[in-house]
Amino acid sequence: MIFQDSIVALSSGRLPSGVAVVRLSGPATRQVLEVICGRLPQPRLAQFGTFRRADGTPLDAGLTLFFPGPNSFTGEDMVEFHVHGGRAVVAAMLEAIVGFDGVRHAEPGEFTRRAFLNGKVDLLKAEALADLVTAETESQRRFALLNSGAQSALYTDWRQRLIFARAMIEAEMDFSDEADVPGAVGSTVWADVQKMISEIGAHMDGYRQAEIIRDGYDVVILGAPNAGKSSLLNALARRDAAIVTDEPGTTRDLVEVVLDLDGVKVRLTDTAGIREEAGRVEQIGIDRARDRARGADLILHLVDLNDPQAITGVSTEARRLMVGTKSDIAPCSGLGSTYDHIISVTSGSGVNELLDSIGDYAAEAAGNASDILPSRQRHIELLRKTSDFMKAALEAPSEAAEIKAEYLRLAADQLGRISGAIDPEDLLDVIFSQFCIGK
Ligand SMILES: Nc1nc2c(ncn2[C@@H]2O[C@H](COP(=O)(O)OP(=O)(O)OP(=O)(O)O)[C@@H](O)[C@H]2O)c(=O)[nH]1
Ligand SMILES: [K+]
Ligand SMILES: [Mg+2]
Repeated sequence: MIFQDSIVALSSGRLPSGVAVVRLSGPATRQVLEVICGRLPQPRLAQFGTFRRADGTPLDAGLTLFFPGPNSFTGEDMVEFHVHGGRAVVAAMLEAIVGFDGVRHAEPGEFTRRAFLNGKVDLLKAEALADLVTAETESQRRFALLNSGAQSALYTDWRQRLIFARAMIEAEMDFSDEADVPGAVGSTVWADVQKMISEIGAHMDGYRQAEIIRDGYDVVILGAPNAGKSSLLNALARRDAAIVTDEPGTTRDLVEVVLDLDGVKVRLTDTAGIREEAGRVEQIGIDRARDRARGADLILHLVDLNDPQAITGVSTEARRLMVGTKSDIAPCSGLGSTYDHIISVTSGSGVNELLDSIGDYAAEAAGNASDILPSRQRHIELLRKTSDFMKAALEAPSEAAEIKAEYLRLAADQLGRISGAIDPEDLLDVIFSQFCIGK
């Protein structure tokens, strides 16, 4: 695909920085290079020199990397200017480049969008690149890196098997008059379709795991007023994120902190203490606490050992850890099996053990780093359709071979939509607008 306009952006991070990378892609690249560098640099070799405006005044000095199309990220002529990462330097460089005919600032994700439209990456790879750029934890990084190829390969394999299955069914239809075509072809094909349905099902089950890697393992602290919930949140976050006082009912809103536990993102939420006779504002906080518990992965249920009180109205399928608090002033020890953990935020006793437990559960939920997972809701929706069409193909009566073949075609098309091989247009804006500028 040939674009008329060229796009430029700062592709490296926040300024000021040691070095900043300004990226330009499109048909104006060569002309811009001839003016700014004085000549066309050798392809793919870093070249040092002075950057100049059209009137000869210097802008900066630095490295140039020229990638002639189609062997570039976007498939177009591209250049990277490595300039000093000062705000004024970058601003002057961008202004000089945008001054050329046909050059404009890039939209978010526009480089990757061009790469996709030029067949350099499929949509899955583009999404994985976006995930890699935004990865904050080790597990997010590994997940994005793995997904950039493995997910595509998995869907391509299923799609090819579906296309093959359909070809076999159609061939069988064509030769069905001839007596010596064995029905065995059909039965192997349908056995494979059945097998793929379970493979797709198992793959879709991994979505929760992908969500945990991306959005974090969701831990909610619950308990009666004054159980020590906010104190624990602050201790685990190592900062005063929530207000602590000796007054019951201090916390009303949800207070969330994000932790990185051994490379897994964990979201920890403090809530209002749950009790029956609450005032109006406090009651809203309590409703929020109960709501929040519903979607959690893990509940830390805190109970003041000196004043144990039940909490009501919490319904959740989450794993629950019973945590006895304020052990430093508790009258007795040896509390039996009521509690999974006994802690004191004041003395620090038991807090690290609790944190280790949370980390273990989070790591377990985030799963194996080598699992290939669906990474977007969009993938799940299309995989579900794929599987539904496959089931319809299986269930159609065997006399209706044409209908069965058509369902297989529809199933293969749904898989093609995930990678963007089929009908990508309506998705592009949604997908690429989530990227950052310069990517
Ligand atoms: N001795 C002792 N006091 C604690 C400990 N943890 C919390 N406290 C005290 O208990 C009181 C209540 O603590 P918070 O952390 O505000 O309790 P909370 O559960 O968030 O209370 P609400 O937000 O009102 O529901 C404060 O005075 C804390 O200093 C502890 O481990 N030992
Ligand atoms: K309190
Ligand atoms: Mg509190």
